[in-house]
Amino acid sequence: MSNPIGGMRKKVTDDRERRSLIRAPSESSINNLGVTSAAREPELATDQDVTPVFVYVLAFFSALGGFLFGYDTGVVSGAMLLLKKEMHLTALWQELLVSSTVGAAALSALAGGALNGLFGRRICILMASFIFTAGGVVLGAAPNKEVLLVGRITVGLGIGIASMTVPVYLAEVSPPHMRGQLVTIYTLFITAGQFIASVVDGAFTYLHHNGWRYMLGLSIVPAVLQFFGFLFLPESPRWLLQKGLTQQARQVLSRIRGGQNIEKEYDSMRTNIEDEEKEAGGGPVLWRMLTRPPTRRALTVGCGLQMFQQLSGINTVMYYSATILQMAGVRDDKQAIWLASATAATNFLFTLVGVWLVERVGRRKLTLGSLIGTVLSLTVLAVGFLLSAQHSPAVTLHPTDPTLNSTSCTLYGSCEPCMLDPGCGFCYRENGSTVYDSSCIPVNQTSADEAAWGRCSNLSQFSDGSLWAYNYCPTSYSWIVLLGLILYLAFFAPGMGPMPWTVNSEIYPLWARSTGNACSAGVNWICNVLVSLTFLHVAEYLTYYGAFFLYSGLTVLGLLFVLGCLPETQGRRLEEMEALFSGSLCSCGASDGDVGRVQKHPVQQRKRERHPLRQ
Ligand SMILES: O[C@H]1[C@H](O)[C@@H](O)[C@H](O)[C@@H](O)[C@H]1O
Repeated sequence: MSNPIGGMRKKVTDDRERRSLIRAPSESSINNLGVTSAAREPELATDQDVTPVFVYVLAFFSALGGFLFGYDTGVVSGAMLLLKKEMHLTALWQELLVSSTVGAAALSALAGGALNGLFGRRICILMASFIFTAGGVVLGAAPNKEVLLVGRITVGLGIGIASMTVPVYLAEVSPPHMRGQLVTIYTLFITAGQFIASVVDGAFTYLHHNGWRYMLGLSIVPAVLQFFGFLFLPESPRWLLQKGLTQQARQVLSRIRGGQNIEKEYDSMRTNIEDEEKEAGGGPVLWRMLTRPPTRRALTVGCGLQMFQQLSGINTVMYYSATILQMAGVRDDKQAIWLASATAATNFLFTLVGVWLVERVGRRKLTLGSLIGTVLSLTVLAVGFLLSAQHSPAVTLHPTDPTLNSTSCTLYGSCEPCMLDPGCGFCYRENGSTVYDSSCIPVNQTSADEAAWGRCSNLSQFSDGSLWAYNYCPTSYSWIVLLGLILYLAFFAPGMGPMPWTVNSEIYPLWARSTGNACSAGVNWICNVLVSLTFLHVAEYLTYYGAFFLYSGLTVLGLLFVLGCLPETQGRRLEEMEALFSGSLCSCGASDGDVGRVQKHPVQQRKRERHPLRQ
């Protein structure tokens, strides 16, 4: 019987045909050390455009780390709705339970660089899935809020390690012609995790008692699956080579390439690692990265991409989607939760578009296109909020507080400033699109679903037709906001969602790869905490439209950054990336697109020849 993996090869092409298409190296492929990429690698990746099924198995089990990342960050909003009632959580505790995970992820992502270097990618992924499992058990069984906090910090530690290790592992085991696609699948799994989390949230909100235990505890299933899967999966051959485990590296490479001839790829990796070791010098890796111009530039690009991903407000938009939908007229809480799953599904579906596009249009064009669309849709969102604010319904009733407490709520003349004050909400009645009998009332301290007193204070009294709006205002411009939300996801998800992870997994030389990814993932998580923690305060000072104009402005800066600094990495071998950063930082975008580039996958090449207009 032939090798079962090799026997399942999907695409086989003629070697000679491809070699004849390889270009001669030009000067721009000479890196700053005077070594040409092509000289290092006389043969381009010829055998690796055959994709053994084993690569997909590896991709699936690794990307489960992305699923857990998405699930654990996404599930908490629904769980919190139940938890705050059952455990009487104050606003501070709610904030702690949400942000502790992201904070812990930032720390463990930064520490993940050293762990990866010491123990390898496989052990780090096993470690992360073990931590996810332990965290899931603690969360599912937590008797009080303190234990919940321990569980949330634990899963955060798992998320951080997974978020920096999985893309690196995927990039290192992928054949070059589909590396972009496989690493982008990692982000697809993040968004799938967020989507499934929203569905689980929707399903268990009906279970008022202990529903949150299922929501938080269910993450154990994919975590255990990943743990057992990885017990049987191999270490990255590049890491093995770096550690001098040459025999093992050769065996693993041959296994993941489905038994094809790996000599050229193996030699190229080995020579490269030896060269790198000679060149890299001594001292801490981060210091070496910062003192060598090409790695310093790569690090700037990697961290910049991750920073601009978060500064474009993705997590605010996702988190805020339920409110946006409420503004758009969805009054029922349960319906809003289900519609929030539709938002998560949109994010997932458009990430799928990214997986499809990444090897067709390349990382640079995809990121640029995505940023342009993101800027425009953030502007649409901001304009929608601006029009809603300008036509905000007036406060017509001024009932006196029966408790005689003085509150700021009585000072507001319209809904807009009232809803921006976290202590107040808008109580009103409506006839078609006309709002009447409206007042600004303090919110109930234990539940933002009702007012502290008056006709909106008791859910059963809402039958008189009164409506309670907390955090939003009734408006007839909500359709613009809704349009902005959909456009935002459609543009962000294929490019700015996955590309920062994909590009970071490929731009660093091996000796700097784990540290580079640890730093950039850390930047992602730190910016994530900053943006989510500051959103409500920013909205209080700048109003909602101000906040979205701000995100739009920051995304314009991101666009300029990518335009000037992000080189195209599509089709290059990991070993060739350093040459892309040998020029000055802001000429990266203009670097020679094809030098040293692995020949396009012949199937794609043929398609292009048949449909030249699609290019
Ligand atoms: O790439 C991912 C993805 O776009 C997610 O939807 C988002 O929540 C994460 O913060 C981001 O890193």
